[in-house]
Parts: sequence; C-alpha cells; structure tokens
Amino acid sequence: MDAHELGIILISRGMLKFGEFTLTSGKKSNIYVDLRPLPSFPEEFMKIATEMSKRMNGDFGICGVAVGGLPLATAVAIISRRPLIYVRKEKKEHGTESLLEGSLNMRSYVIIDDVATTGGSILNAARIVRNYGPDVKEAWVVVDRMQGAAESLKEEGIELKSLATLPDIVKLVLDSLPERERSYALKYLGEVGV
Ligand SMILES: O=P(O)(O)OC[C@H]1O[C@H](OP(=O)(O)OP(=O)(O)O)[C@H](O)[C@@H]1O
Ligand SMILES: O=C(O)c1cc(=O)[nH]c(=O)[nH]1
Repeated sequence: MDAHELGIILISRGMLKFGEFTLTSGKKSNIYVDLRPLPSFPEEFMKIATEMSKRMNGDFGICGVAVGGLPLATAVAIISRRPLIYVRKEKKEHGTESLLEGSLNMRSYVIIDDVATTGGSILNAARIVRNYGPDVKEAWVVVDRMQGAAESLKEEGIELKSLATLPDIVKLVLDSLPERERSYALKYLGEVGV
C-alpha cells in the first residue's frame, strides 16, 4: 500500500476532513484525519492492519493508545500474533484503578496509534509502559502529520514509523479535491512547509 492508495481509502470513506479543527495539542488545523470509523469498513481496516503488520519486524509486544489507536493495535496484534497491552486515556477511578491494561509479558513494546501530530500521545503511552519496566524503541501510526512528532520522539529514543505522511497523501489527492477542500489542503501544506 502506498500513500496514494491510502489517500483514496481516506477520502472515499470520509476519513480525511476539511474545515476548522482544534487538535489534541491545542494547535489549529484545516485538515483532520479521522480514522475512528476505520473498523466500520472491514476491507479497508484489514488492508491497513495487514500492511502495518507486514512492515513490522522483531520480537516485541504491541501497545495500543486509546481511543483512536486501540482498534488498529488490536487488529495488528491479532494478525502478527503479538501480545497486546493498551494505555487508557484516564486512570480508572474504580476497580483496578489502572492506566495500563494487559499482561506485561514482553521486554519490549511497539506503540501503535492512528495519527501522530506532536507525538505527545505516543510519548505519554511510552512513558507509562517504561515506568513498568519494558522498553519502547519504536512507534507506528497510519498517518504522520509531519508536525514535530518524529523529532520529539527521537529525543526520547523512539523511532516513529508511518504507513504514509499527510503531506504526501495531500499532494497526491490535491488535484481530485473540490475547490474548498483544495484551498484548505494548500493551507495545510503551507503550514508544514511543503
Ligand atoms: O501527536 P499528538 O499531538 O498527541 O496528536 C495525535 C493524537 O490525537 C488523537 O487522539 P485524541 O486525543 O483526539 O483522542 P482519541 O483517540 O481518544 O479520540 C490521535 O488519535 C492521536 O492519539
Ligand atoms: O492532532 C490531533 O489531535 C489529530 C490530528 C488528526 O489529523 N487526526 C486526529 O485524530 N487527531
């Protein structure tokens, strides 16, 4: 799967959105990759999870980041037959009161999330896993928005890998976009300096 094929999937299933969005980091953007509906499209879900599984190498467990990254991490863990753990968004206030779920039976984990912007969500998950002992050296996302995640994760010893970058996807689908979407897309490309 290349950036073009991924772009077509995102656009055809309404997972690439144009408008005014506030991101997790507080940044504003005119473009939003919404992969939360992906599990509602089994063919595309399987394709993306299989592609990510194929590109991974090594002996490690998978750590999903709730909420957006968790269905994908689960699918990749099943396809690649790797143990899964996941990090909650907030600490459970009853029962086990945990932030991390699953059995930590691997020495190393790869974090899986749907999208990376600043990398803050991945870093948060990696720190939680590391606090329990295992190492985290790699993280995978479907789309890297190229807005600082790779650099900030590198500083913490984590390599960020993606199926495609958002600038690559946007450039490849730009000509097929209606005028309003095209102008938002161009604004985003300007912001990330492409
Ligand atoms: O690289 P960052 O700047 O951290 O941004 C990316 C994060 O933002 C989104 O999650 P969101 O916080 O919207 O939560 P959700 O997955 O629970 O919807 C996305 O799923 C990533 O986890
Ligand atoms: O930075 C974010 O919060 C973010 C960006 C994006 O394109 N998609 C998403 O789910 N989150």
